[in-house]
Amino acid sequence: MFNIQALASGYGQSEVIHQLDLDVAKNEIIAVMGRNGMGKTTLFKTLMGVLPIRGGEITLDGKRIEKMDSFQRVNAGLAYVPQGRMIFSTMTVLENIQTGLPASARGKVPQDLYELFPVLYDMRKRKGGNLSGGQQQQLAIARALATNPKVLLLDEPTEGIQPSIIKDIARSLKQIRDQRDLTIVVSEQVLSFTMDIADRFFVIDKGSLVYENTRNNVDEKTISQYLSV
Ligand SMILES: Nc1ncnc2c1ncn2[C@@H]1O[C@H](COP(=O)(O)OP(=O)(O)OP(=O)(O)O)[C@@H](O)[C@H]1O
Repeated sequence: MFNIQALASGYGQSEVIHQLDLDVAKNEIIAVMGRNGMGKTTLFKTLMGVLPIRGGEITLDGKRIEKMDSFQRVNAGLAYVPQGRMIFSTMTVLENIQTGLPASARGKVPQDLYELFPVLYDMRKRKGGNLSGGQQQQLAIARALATNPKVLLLDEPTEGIQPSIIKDIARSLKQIRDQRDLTIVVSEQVLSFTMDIADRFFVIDKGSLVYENTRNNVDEKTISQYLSV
């Protein structure tokens, strides 16, 4: 459903992602695990078209997207929650969500988004910058979902968030996958979080995928070794 073949990208003279292949099925949750600097953000930026691709193909629901601009990829069904959340801190919660809505929605937030994240309804008139880290993460996810995606990319969603809220986010992501038939690719360093949500695990090391396994067969020790410095 979401297929990446021989993807290469990087910055200036240096290639960061090398010949990366990934095939994600509809409704699947995939975890891409790796230490700082191994290429997770570079991979996601390339998938979104924020960073130009240097080689390879990206197919989403049968459509080749690697030559598209970012906004066209969003129209094709790709959504992105960047590392650090990047919400608009001086805009209200409602306005933040509205930036993700298609024009046809006329600014009306779908009820199911507020049902997923009731705190966002309670805080809809507050400035985004006044929310806690966990609430901002929920807002960033809601904003991405407002585009009604087929595939959601989440870059290190647990970074800087307290453990009880991490559990809430895991619960919401599973609920969203089931309710919206969504496919999710999440990059992470926190194994307990991905053990909670992922169907399949990959490890990225120096821009290449070096380990893959399904949830039932995953070897936590091996993954932990890649994650430890
Ligand atoms: N704008 C940039 N210009 C040049 N090199 C970069 C740039 N951004 C990242 N890099 C390099 O690319 C490599 C991969 O970085 P990337 O941010 O993708 O890693 P990451 O796995 O997402 O780690 P982190 O969790 O720290 O963000 C690193 O060696 C990094 O130094």
